[in-house]
Amino acid sequence: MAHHSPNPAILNSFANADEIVDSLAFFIASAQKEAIDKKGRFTVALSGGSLPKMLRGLIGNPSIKWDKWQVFYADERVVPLDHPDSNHLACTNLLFSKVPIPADNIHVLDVSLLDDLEELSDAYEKELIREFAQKDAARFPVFDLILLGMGPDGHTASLFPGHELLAEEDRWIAYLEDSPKPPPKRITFTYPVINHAARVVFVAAGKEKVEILRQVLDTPEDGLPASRVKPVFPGQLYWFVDDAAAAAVQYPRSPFKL
Ligand SMILES: O=C1O[C@H](COP(=O)(O)O)[C@@H](O)[C@H](O)[C@H]1O
Repeated sequence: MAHHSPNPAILNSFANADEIVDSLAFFIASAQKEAIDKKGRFTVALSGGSLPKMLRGLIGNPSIKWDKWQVFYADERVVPLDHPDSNHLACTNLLFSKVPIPADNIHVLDVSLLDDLEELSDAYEKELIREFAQKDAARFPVFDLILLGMGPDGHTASLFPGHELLAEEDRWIAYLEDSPKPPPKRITFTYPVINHAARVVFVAAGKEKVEILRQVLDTPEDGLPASRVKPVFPGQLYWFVDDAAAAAVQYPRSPFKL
């Protein structure tokens, strides 16, 4: 069988966050259309941190078919769903409470298992297996879209620099109790899941991301967690950033305006 290298990442840089918001909404709507036309559903994973507010271009957008979305979290903090640290709470406050998505289409932590991380992460993995395994019969789930952020230390989802979970090759969902960024207990997609997606999008804005974005894009050999996101062919990686974050990056910008 022919071996394909990963497609090179596509870097889109915009003047400001509002431009990212508009282009991202357009991008998500077209990924959604392609997925629904092909399979009747759209599987998407969201992150917390600064990502949820960048999804505001989806609110009131008539091309979004909310009843066809199946939403998972690329990582989640092990806290109740109404806790201020919950990624689900952030996505609910900034997006889901403002759009007609059926609650059953949002896959959240089983909060009865918050005291047992092994059981909790297994249960979330089973939730993915229910969505993907019988339908696509693949070794790893193939999300239509995974939306990620990148912390100022280069972490993404809850995959942190130097952490043993960077080497996880089998599990779909892993847990950690020693996150260097609070809260310490989290569950996270592993690289095999992230890197089997059809599309992975990083969103990063602001001058506080300038140095880490330069390092992640220009010296990927440093092996920071965000640099290890390399979707397997034909998957595609996109960066949606603002000019402030991209100010020091040498990596070529996409010549195409989205
Ligand atoms: O802790 C987390 O951090 C990352 C990055 O957050 P950001 O605020 O720098 O965008 C986020 O993507 C992840 O979901 C979250 O749990």
